[in-house]
Amino acid sequence: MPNFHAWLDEVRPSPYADQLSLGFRGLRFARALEREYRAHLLDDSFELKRFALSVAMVIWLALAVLDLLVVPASHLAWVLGVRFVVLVILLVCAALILQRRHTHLLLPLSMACILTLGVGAALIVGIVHQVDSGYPYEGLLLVSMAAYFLVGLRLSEALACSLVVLTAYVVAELLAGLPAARLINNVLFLAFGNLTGAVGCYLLEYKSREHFLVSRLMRLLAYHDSLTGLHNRRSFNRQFERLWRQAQRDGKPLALLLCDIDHFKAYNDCYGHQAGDAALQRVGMLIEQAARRPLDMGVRLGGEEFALLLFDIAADEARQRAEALRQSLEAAAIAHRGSDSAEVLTMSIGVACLTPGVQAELEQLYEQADRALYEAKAFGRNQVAA
Ligand SMILES: Nc1nc2c(ncn2[C@@H]2O[C@H](COP(=O)(O)OP(=O)(O)OP(=O)(O)O)[C@@H](O)[C@H]2O)c(=O)[nH]1
Repeated sequence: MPNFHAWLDEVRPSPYADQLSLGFRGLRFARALEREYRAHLLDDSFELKRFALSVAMVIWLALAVLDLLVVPASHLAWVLGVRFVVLVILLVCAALILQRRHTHLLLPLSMACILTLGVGAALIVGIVHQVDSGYPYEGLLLVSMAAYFLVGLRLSEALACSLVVLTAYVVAELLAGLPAARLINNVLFLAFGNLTGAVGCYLLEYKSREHFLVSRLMRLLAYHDSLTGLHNRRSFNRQFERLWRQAQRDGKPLALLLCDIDHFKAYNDCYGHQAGDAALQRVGMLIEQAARRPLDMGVRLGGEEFALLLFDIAADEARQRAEALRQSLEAAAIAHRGSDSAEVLTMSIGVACLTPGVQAELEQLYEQADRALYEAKAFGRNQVAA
């Protein structure tokens, strides 16, 4: 993956970038990321599972019709009996999978389908080979290919299923008394087929993991500010509306703190743009620390403008949080000789708090906070207005 290394160094550290740098030749991520990937895979492969189930049932029924033509009458009832039992198990699994209610069962159910088909097919081959060794056994490879490519299994899971199917086949042939030379020939054919499938599955899973990491990283980059790591305006707009709807549903208030660094142009002029960037990063950290509850959101709206969105908070407490934030920047004591409101870097904060309802619109919250910020600036900066 050398093409990624060129730009990974330029993005902020994130678990996705870290994993891309580390590599994953063993098809395994760090623990938390692995959990996230597996959940994503289950979700992503749902349509594939649906398609695979339909195809499997059609093929299974078509083969049952063929059996009527090629299986000797003495063994037909057994063969059709196995086909029927497998079909019933498939139908039960399909019903549970398609309900999509029991997410934690999706993987075991998919593996159960593969194993049922594989062991059932092995059993049928063993039964017919007792009287006719020419009955095709190659269909077992179709089951393995489905495990590798059609049900969204990871390589280790597909390999485990295919090994069980191969073992079931060997046992069935031994019971049927297939000559050793034929058995070795057949097992080698199935093993090489499996090897081909496993290599393809490895490459596909590798690409799927790479795509997962890159797309998550892209999403992260698209919604975060590269200098401070805070959410950016795009992310804010999305979350603002989402939280507003949730607040509306729950009847909870939402508070918006609009923060603007005072005399930042003068700071840049006095200390240079790089020092300005470092100061913005410091402010970003303070905002991040202030957004401490899960639904809180720290944002860099652009330039030296930041926002803090707080869910389910009373107006008084929102004002206190704003005051604490203002004080935290003052306490950071970043010298600012170009400011005429303090000797250190400071910020002004406008606070608005609203419970969504018929009378209250989302734009109102932003407008109120913006008006309050304007007042904080007009009344001398380095203060909170509500
Ligand atoms: N270093 C640095 N400066 C930035 C960045 N983005 C915007 N700025 C600067 O921030 C300054 C904002 O200046 P103004 O909008 O005039 O605001 P101000 O000087 O803080 O004045 P008041 O807000 O009225 O106190 C401009 O000089 C921008 O160049 C950035 O990413 N890095």
